[in-house]
Amino acid sequence: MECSEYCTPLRQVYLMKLAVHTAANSPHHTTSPHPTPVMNTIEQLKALSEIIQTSIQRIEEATSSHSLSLSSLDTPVSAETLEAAYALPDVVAAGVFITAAAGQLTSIVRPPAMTVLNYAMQFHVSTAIGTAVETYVAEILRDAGPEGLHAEAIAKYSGVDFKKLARVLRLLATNHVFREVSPDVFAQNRLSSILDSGKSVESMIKSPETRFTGTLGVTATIGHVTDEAFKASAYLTETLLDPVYGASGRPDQTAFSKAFNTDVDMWQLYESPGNAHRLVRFGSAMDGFKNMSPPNAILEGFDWSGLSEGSLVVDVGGGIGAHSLTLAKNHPHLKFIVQDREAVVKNGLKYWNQQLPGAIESKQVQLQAHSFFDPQPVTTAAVFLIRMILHDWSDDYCVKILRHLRAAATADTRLVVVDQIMSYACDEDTVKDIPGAVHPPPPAPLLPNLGHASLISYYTDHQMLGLFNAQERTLTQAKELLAQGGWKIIAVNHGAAHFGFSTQKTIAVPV
Ligand SMILES: C[S@@+](CC[C@H](N)C(=O)[O-])C[C@H]1O[C@@H](n2cnc3c(N)ncnc32)[C@H](O)[C@@H]1O
Repeated sequence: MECSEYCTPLRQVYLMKLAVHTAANSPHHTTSPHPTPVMNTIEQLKALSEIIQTSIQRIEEATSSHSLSLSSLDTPVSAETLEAAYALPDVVAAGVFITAAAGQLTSIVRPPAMTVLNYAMQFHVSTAIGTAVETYVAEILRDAGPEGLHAEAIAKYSGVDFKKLARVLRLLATNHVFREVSPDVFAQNRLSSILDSGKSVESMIKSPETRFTGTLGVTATIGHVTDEAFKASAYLTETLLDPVYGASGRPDQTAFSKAFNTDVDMWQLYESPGNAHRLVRFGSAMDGFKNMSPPNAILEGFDWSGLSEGSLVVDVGGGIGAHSLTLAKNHPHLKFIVQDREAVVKNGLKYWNQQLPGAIESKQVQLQAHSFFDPQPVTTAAVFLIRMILHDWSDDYCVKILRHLRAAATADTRLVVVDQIMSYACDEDTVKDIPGAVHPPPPAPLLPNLGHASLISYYTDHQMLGLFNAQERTLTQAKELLAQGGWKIIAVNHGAAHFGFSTQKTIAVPV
């Protein structure tokens, strides 16, 4: 096994022990970096603490070599500043290891009942964040400065009982979201400031249906997650136990169906009376998912500049076209068709006119109402881009989508799938024959999937289960699925270490 940058003395001892253990105990045992019995618990604690220390050192070196410093947890950040120090690749990579190691340390030292109960009660934090967004707390505190405001003043706009709101905010402050400056007085901090949509409270109250329009979409994402997804999740256990719904892959037999007492899927519900705000919010939420990922992630992992002048990229189920927008701005030699449901396309038109005026008139970009369950009308695509689409559907539906694209593909068409590639929480034999598929294991004793640092992927997987009977897939699952749809994976790009969503790309060719 190779000694990486994390090959500290402790790790060298660990590797030696591992080699002895491996040779002595099992002829079938591979040189897995994660045979937990090798380290005793104190050794594990020391190894985890050493990972943290080494990572902090890496952060210190990276920030000082760029003459940057990390903003304090107590200080609100403006989303525009993007916190340059935190975006340095070394700082991100070290932060991922620290998050994974800290989570694992906690799981070792805290009594099991307390850890499990803490996990079981985490839904209260979801509710509290949703409540803070719905009561405009971050916007109200924007101008209050470090002294903050009393809960009574914060509650004035929403009319919520201020003593109750103070308890909601205290739970958040205990999770480092907001700061309780003095009893019942709260101020913005680094985490809470991302809940500030940038709009005035008055404008949001006056025009609730456009409250997310023109924002970074972070609060829209939180709104979607703490409304549709959270309510669906509350019904997941009984849905899994239901003999019909539990065995179903249909999008209209889900935990969401039970939670919303509906027999249509989420997309159709969005278009039904009383749900216009959810439809608009979802469009902004997709923008939010993008803005919470590494900037311009869509540009990496595929040679967009290698496509010839005028090549056509079809963004299938592209929503309002948030990712095509990034591509169009950076690769003006390309043309785009963004396809989605009719109601979404209408919202997309406003978005493009605002974000890249002239793109629609010049026909660099077309928005097209099209269901991906119907035959694909565009037969000249250089690229079919499907981002966060397959994860919304169970296998049979995905195969239909993929076959329609395959039927419309030329021999040179590339399929670019952008979805999370799920890892098991144990070692796995990855799909080694695909270029880019294998990534180096993290330092022991971290979980192979980086545990707490990767939780958002597993939350998203559960979200897909609850909302659609769908899933995030491992590379093996994606390979089999694409093969059924008439596509062969030729490359995988995991992207740089990150905390965000869906920067992994799978490139496929028609077979
Ligand atoms: C998770 S979003 C992804 C949007 C976009 N690709 C992105 O990454 O931001 C899924 C999209 O699929 C669209 N969609 C759902 N059913 C569809 C259908 N039958 N045909 C086309 N688009 C559909 C939704 O409206 C939504 O915009």
